[in-house]
Amino acid sequence: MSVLSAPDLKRVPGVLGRIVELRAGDYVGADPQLGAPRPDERRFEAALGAPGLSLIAEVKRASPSEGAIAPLDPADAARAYAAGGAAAISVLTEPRYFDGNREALLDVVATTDLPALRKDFVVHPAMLREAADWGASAALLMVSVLHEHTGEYLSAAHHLGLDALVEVHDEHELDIALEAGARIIGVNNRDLTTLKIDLGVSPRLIRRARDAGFTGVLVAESGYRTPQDIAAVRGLADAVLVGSSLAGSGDLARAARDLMTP
Ligand SMILES: O=C(O)c1ccccc1NCC(=O)[C@H](O)[C@H](O)COP(=O)(O)O
Repeated sequence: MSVLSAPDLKRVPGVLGRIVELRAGDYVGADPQLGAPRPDERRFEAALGAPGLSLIAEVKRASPSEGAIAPLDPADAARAYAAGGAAAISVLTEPRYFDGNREALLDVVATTDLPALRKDFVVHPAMLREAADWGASAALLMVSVLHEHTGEYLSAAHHLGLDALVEVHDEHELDIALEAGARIIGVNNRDLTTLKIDLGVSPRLIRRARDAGFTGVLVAESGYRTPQDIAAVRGLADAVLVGSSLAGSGDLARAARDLMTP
């Protein structure tokens, strides 16, 4: 594959803009080569495509919205989430705002057979190569960060054998994800420039994606705290991605089970 273009991070406003500028600084001078193609396992996609509503449970120790959430041990958290019925584990690897790191992902991959998502702010191809090297099954690609380069980064993820969760928050971003050929689209209820949550965003954009003929996997993300919240996307989404309410619960297995019980 040819070397990927750098996204224009000056276009990213607010909290998210600050996060991605710092993340880009971490990868200045990193090797942009992807290397040889790797086998396409599609484990993350398959796990979310199971009948019913699947849970992607997130190892999230801190966030800009909440500050410190809980000093989770990633391996213990992954075991608990698996016991609680999660179909996949999301692992934050961003260090400054989310208290994440490479070791968290490595520990989760070593502990459970569930497919792991590297949840980070991908701004450089080396971050995708790392995700594959560290054993992730999938990586997050944010349309609000990559804009018209989303398709290139999606091809790069697939080249590395990774599934990609292509994340959107509004109609324009959804159109870019669809045009890019995303197989898995995540709709984030959280506006990452203001951090405000609106649980109406996922149902609205999921319906729009289906109306546009999208037949892939749709994930509702952020802000889910109760079974009643989850009810709003049952029968619409294929999966929900939940972090803070599970991570801060004190009993991750039970919280995961209770949240997903209708
Ligand atoms: O969670 C944040 O405060 C946040 C701020 C800025 C950029 C990204 C952020 N979160 C990433 C996520 O998308 C969530 O971790 C994920 O969807 C889970 O959300 P939640 O269940 O509300 O913790």
